[in-house]
Amino acid sequence: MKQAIFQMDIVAGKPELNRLRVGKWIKETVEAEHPDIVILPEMWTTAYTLPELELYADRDGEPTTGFLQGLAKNYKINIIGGSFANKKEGKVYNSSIVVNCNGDIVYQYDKIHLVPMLNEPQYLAGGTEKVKVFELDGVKMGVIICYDLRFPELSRSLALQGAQILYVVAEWPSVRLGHWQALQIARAIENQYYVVSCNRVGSYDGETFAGSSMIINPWGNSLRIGSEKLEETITASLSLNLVTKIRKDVPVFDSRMPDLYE
Ligand SMILES: O=C(O)CCC(=O)C(=O)O
Repeated sequence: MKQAIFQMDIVAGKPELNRLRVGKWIKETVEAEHPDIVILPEMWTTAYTLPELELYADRDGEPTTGFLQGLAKNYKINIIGGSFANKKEGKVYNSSIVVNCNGDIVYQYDKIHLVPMLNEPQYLAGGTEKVKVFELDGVKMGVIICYDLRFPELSRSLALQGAQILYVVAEWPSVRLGHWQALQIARAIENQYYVVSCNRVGSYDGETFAGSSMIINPWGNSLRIGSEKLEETITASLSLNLVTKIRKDVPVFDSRMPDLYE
């Protein structure tokens, strides 16, 4: 299952321009790399323009949802659509969407954990629905958004639902780069699945973002780490048999004692 990550530098407050760039990248990447799945970062339509987000946000998922569905259908590609600002019933959410290669929406998720360090709770509403796995090409997987990575319960819930891949879409800042890398490796080791992340590069409003998008195998080895600064495409093929093998070799899921700590 070949992955292609768009470690993107987002143009703040310019959703049309960012959509244009994503459309061009998907076309070029599908033609050059023939991936099965492409992955976009967090808030890739607007960046973290929080005070103006209401102006730039999609309305009930549009136009970004239709745009990604069109690309998926046109290029026959599965899309982990990062996330985007999305106004629904008067509130703005940080919403993720997953579209399969027929253009069908297979999952929608509103970021649950809002970031106090960024004043997110002042501008955004948190998701209220339980996380679920979804399937692409017969493989179960899950997606979380940036700060969600700090909550191991969320990633574990997806593993217990059968996820073999965890996607992390992010705008993680450089000042906490060490946490970004260590937490992803920990999630991969403890849940014995692949972790595939897409973080932005560049800076906005005094914050520099860490890039360093990762592809980590279920043993915790980093197969790819993106540059800290450059916009780039990161690819790797995943061998899902490894998930089964490692879960057999080190059977932590059989050893769990949930009655004693849940
Ligand atoms: O948890 C962190 O250090 C970064 C979180 C973040 O930037 C985000 O969720 O957008």
